[in-house]
Amino acid sequence: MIQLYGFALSNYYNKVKFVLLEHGIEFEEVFVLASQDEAVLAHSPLGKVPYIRTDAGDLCESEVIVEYLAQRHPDKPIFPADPFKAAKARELVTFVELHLELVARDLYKEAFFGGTVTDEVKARTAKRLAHGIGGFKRLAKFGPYLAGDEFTIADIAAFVSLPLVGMATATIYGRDFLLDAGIDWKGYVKLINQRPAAQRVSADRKAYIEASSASKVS
Ligand SMILES: N[C@@H](CCC(=O)N[C@@H](CS)C(=O)NCC(=O)O)C(=O)O
Repeated sequence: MIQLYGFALSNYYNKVKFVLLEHGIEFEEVFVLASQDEAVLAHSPLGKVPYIRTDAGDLCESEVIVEYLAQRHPDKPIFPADPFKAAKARELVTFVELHLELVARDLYKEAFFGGTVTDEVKARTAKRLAHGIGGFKRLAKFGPYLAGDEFTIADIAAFVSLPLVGMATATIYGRDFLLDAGIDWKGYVKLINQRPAAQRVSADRKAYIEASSASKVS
């Protein structure tokens, strides 16, 4: 059985977990934090999560893992059957992750973890995000799903990452760049959260946050 390594606060961990739950693929969760310890590096070369362990070996990078799952379970519609629709879904995943989330990630240290980010980084990130959001707006349909009327892997990627972009920009710049651009990510997340797999991911994330703040207090 696949073992999924990581922790419930990680958006990329939650993306893979959502896919596994959504498609009823059996898996076991193993708690591990991202780390430069040899014990983690032995399985995930950059020490990032998620990674999975399978009978055939280890695999990291969430999108690579999703592609592996899709090939290993051809009976599960992880990607649309139509090649063009599947490519459009992959295109949206790339936009969300590469042009939005990965850019906003430079803000997280200050936005979420009590650290500081230089004004230079903030200015550069604001520019790059404005560019990325402009492209994303031209591509995403929200009809009601990202790719149109069909729920796809792009929605799983967006569900776990758009809130981070919105919240990080709201905290750092005093305005939510997504909402300002007319992207109602809160309504969209509510829609996706109607799915049982999304509810489980959200509940586990919430429980993780509550447990971490309780352990800080005690
Ligand atoms: N491109 C990677 C990103 C994974 C990633 O950045 N994970 C974060 C947790 S959400 C992490 O492990 N951060 C620690 C680090 O970058 O060293 C993927 O899709 O899996």
